[in-house]
Amino acid sequence: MNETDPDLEACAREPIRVPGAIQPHGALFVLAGAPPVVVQVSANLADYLPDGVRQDAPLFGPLADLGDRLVRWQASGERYFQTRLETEGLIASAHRAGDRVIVEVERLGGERLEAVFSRLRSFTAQLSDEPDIARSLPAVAGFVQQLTGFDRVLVYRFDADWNGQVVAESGNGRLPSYLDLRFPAADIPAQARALYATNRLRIIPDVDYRPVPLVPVPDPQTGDALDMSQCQLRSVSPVHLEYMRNMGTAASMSVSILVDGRLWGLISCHSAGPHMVSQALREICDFVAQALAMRIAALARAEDAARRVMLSAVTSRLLSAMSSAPDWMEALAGEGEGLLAQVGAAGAALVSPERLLSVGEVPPEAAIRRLAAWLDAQPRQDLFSTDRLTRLLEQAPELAADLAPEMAARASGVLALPISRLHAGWLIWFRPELLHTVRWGGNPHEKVREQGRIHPRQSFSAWQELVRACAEPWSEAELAAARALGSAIVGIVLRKAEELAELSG
Ligand SMILES: CCC1=C(C)C2=CC3=N/C(=C\c4[nH]c(/C=C5\NC(=O)C(C)=C5CC)c(C)c4CCC(=O)O)C(CCC(=O)O)=C3CCN2C1=O
Repeated sequence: MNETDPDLEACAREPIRVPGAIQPHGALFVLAGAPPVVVQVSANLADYLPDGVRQDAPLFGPLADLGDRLVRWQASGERYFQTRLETEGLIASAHRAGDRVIVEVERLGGERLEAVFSRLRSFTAQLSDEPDIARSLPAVAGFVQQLTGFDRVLVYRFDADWNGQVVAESGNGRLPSYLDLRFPAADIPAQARALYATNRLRIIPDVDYRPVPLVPVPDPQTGDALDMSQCQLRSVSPVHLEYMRNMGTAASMSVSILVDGRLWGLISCHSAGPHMVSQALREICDFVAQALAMRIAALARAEDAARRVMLSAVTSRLLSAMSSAPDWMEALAGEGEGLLAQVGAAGAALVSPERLLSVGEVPPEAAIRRLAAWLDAQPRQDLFSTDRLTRLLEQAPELAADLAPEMAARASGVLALPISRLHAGWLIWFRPELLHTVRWGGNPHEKVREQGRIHPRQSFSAWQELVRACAEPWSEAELAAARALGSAIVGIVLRKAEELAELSG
């Protein structure tokens, strides 16, 4: 089941940003205009602020000071506002949503933050001393579990297709282990991922909560639904609440791990029973997630830079061999080891209408020629790559008949470059099939369809899948090295063609 499935597309259209309701572990009111007046409230507001808030009026009485501070904040241009309302025992947070200001209040937590901050300092020092991210992840899960008291804390990493894998875990045994299990992209649909890339922190203290409606809905001045994307109290999709029940989790908290602005993964926390974490501790978890994200980004950049340096040295050797040789194809093929090292391939083929030279592990010549002919027929591109032969065969069904059996073992990964602007010619690298078993959290292909809509699957027990016709993915550094070599080859081929033309006068 993939995200193009019509049922899942319907699910991905669920309007999670405008639920028109909140969770009851806080209250909310919406201000508009200048001076700001209250235009909407959550139906439970009086439980938190019995005085000082009235529809169509500025904040008054005990909240007049809050109103003044909000006006100053609005003029400051600062993105967020937060203050403690000691008398009421609340923490108030505000943010802008269009020309509205949304104010959310929650009860103050009782924790002593001084002790937490000293542990946080030690933890972030430990994080920056560890050069291997994979070894840091269990420590992150353990720190967050200790801090929040959830039964299980996972570090969940997305792959290129937005499937995810549990790469670290810390638990107290009340919930089953999910370590190493994978979950399909549909479990966190695209609109939710997009939201979590902007609103990093979400908590659901009790899966059986009764949504508290906003009053009135829609906005009485504009008739619009309130954009609750940045609300901490936003009521959650019923589909996801069903998912949580199926998973046996009564409370959850997710913190987005954003690496260079992209959703790398989540720190995902669960408890078997209802569980609340104060806003202050949630924000410390957010700080931990962003410290981890910065570490991941720094190490990834260092690794990428080192690989690019190594690969550019290989490229220089290949180009000097080509430039000085009368037959550049023979010269390149003669540098077999370097040619393969250029992108970390197991095999490579140089294909022109007249010749085919290969090094390493490559599919049969006939299959390579059919692949090259297919590439010739595609719109001109500087590079074609796939790490899944099945994806290639989806694009080239005409090849499927006789390519698949011969190709999978040696060419599940394909990286192809045109090597001349003058005539058909390709440099094609190949990677072998990585036959491996993947353990999913439940059958990802299972589709539960009732009352005309799709439901989350019931089981999350390990479900094994033998993955075929997949190769090691091509890294950005390898694709860049391939492009660098490709454009240099085109230049050398062109220059040699001009030299030949001059010689033949
Ligand atoms: C064990 C690894 C793991 C997974 C796979 C996971 C899933 C997960 N789904 C989340 C959110 C959603 N899923 C869905 C939808 C689906 N879930 C499904 O299983 C299916 C089939 C659908 C589409 C119908 C939706 C709409 C949402 C948005 C909820 C909201 O923020 O309002 C969310 C975010 C919920 C949150 O933090 O607010 C998660 C995080 C929890 N979680 C995990 O810990």
